[in-house]
Amino acid sequence: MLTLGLLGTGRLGTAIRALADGADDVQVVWAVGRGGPPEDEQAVDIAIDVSTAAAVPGHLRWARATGTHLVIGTTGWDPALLDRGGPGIGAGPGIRVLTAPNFSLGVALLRRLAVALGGYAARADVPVDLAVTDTHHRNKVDAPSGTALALREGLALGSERRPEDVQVTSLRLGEVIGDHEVIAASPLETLTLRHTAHSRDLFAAGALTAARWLAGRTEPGVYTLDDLAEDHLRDLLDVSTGAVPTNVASTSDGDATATPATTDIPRAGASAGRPTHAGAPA
Ligand SMILES: NC(=O)C1=CN([C@@H]2O[C@H](COP(=O)(O)OP(=O)(O)OC[C@H]3O[C@@H](n4cnc5c(N)ncnc54)[C@H](O)[C@@H]3O)[C@@H](O)[C@H]2O)C=CC1
Ligand SMILES: O=C(O)C1=N[C@H](C(=O)O)C[C@H](O)C1
Repeated sequence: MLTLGLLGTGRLGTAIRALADGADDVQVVWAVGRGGPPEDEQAVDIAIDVSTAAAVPGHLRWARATGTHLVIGTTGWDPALLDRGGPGIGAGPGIRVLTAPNFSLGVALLRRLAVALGGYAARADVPVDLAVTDTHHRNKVDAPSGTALALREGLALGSERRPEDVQVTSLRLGEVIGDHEVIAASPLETLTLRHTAHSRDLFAAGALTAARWLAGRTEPGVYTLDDLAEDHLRDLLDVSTGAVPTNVASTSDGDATATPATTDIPRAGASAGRPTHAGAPA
């Protein structure tokens, strides 16, 4: 049984607790809100921080002092906190920290697609504008969202531009759970990639996956959800187009002979055709 402590009992903390209560391999031993990290609570295998940016430095100090491994889903805090020797607190000694501005594997895939889209923009012979949009509920305190910042980094990485050269807009509307777009627009075409979260259970399930994954590591240090996602997503962008080379046809005895090329015909499920390397994940 994996024992968990929850730092944060708001919207996401409540969703994580509900999901954990229904799982038979994890147990939430304690959950704390504004009161801060527990002083005399029972030790847990992993603490999950889903609180507020201002609380993260204290939670990191507490994790270090108590030797508790930490999953941080909270957004809006300064990642320099994790720099060893900097103004920060570092991960160690001996603890593992996983940071994830978004616990959805779909968003991890979207970030990789953002890198590819940035690469596509870099190769264009027309000017391409790059942008990210984030739309969330009216009570979200940070803007842009942590996810939007990560997607901006992805576009910047792929296009070899500075993050500041990628536009970001944030809307805070009603009860929207989380919506992100990654956009590349030229005078000739616009590509829009979009992720929409339909339920906070998406993030809650991802938080538990992250906790299980971090519990399975042995090396102290800082991990991100991209490390976890690597196993799931590694080969996804290394895909066959399914296009049949149309200048090659089989003769009745099985030999391939050249025929005049016309157009490539997409063949669903076919493994023929050269793999397309659409972009390398960071
Ligand atoms: N990584 C992910 O997939 C997701 C991350 N988030 C992030 O998680 C965080 C929490 O989001 P929500 O639950 O929607 O917020 P919320 O406002 O509903 O809950 C925040 C919680 O933090 C606690 N808190 C406030 N000040 C504190 C302090 N000084 N010390 C300790 N705890 C304190 C509050 O008591 C409350 O329990 C935000 O940063 C949000 O951006 C939200 C959804 C998904
Ligand atoms: O505060 C939220 O709600 C969310 N925050 C995360 C972020 O800032 O990226 C992730 C998700 O979109 C929901």
